[in-house]
Amino acid sequence: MTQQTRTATATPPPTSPQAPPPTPAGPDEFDGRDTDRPGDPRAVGLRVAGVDKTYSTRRGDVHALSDIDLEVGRGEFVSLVGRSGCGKTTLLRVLSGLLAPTAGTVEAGERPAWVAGRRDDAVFAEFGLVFQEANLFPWFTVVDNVALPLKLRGVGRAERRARATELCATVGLTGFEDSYPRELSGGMRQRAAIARALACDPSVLLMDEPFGALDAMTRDRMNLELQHIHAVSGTTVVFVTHSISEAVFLADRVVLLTPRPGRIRSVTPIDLPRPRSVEVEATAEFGELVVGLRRQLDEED
Ligand SMILES: Nc1ncnc2c1ncn2[C@@H]1O[C@H](COP(=O)(O)OP(=O)(O)OP(=O)(O)O)[C@@H](O)[C@H]1O
Repeated sequence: MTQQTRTATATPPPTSPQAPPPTPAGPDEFDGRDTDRPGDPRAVGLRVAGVDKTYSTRRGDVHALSDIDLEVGRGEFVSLVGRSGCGKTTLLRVLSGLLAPTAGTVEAGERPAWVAGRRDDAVFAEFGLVFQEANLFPWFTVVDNVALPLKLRGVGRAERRARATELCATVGLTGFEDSYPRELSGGMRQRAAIARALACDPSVLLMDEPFGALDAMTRDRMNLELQHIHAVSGTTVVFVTHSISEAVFLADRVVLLTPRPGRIRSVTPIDLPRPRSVEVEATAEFGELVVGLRRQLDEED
């Protein structure tokens, strides 16, 4: 397959690989298709327009992001890659409502999230966040950690426990609901963090290097599981990673940022069929995509 890249403005493709018709599938017969995803693959999950970010520091201004335009389709999985310091985390923090952009707008669906430096808390409340550290409360059990966002929304105990138990099953933590975070492996803690982020059915899931601290084998497994979770939840995902192959494996499109200031250099559609197994990484198509993106990164040196 020839790698196609587009530059700058990134609009979801008119036909998404994420939009096949619903097909029932249990966890063991997962076929990678979406069961709940809204019908129109062109519907916008997240729209970023003209986003600029300058940090003011004692040593002067740091221009971290410049003129970022990006549309992420509803239910689409977009990976963000780029060299260290190119602004990936800054962009994710703007998208998650944690950091005000210096200029530009962010919309979720058609609802403004950041406009003129003001945030709409109600919009950001619908987003799920997962970071490199799981940040679970050590004194809560897994199920109570997962249920916490529901508790904060006033959902009753029985209902939130039922939902959290269901989510534990989705992320493969059945049997560990009553364990404490210290009793889990790093990968299991991250799965609990993902389950917690999914608790309120987020419209958008924002993930910043969620598997960065895991060993290679666990990371591979987590990628397969995240693919499954994404397919069954239908959530729009923006995923930051340093790993080009992880980005390609998971994404519908890979957005590559260049540094000083961070700009979108290219957007690469990943048309590999789903569901993707680890064997896909041995295919020529996968290799071409990874090499193409690496080359773009090398050209910056
Ligand atoms: N709080 C801050 N104050 C000042 N400058 C910052 C701040 N956070 C980030 N920066 C600067 O903004 C630029 C982008 O940083 P950012 O952390 O977003 O990059 P990144 O691509 O996520 O890096 P990495 O891959 O190493 O995590 C860098 O030059 C960084 O020094």
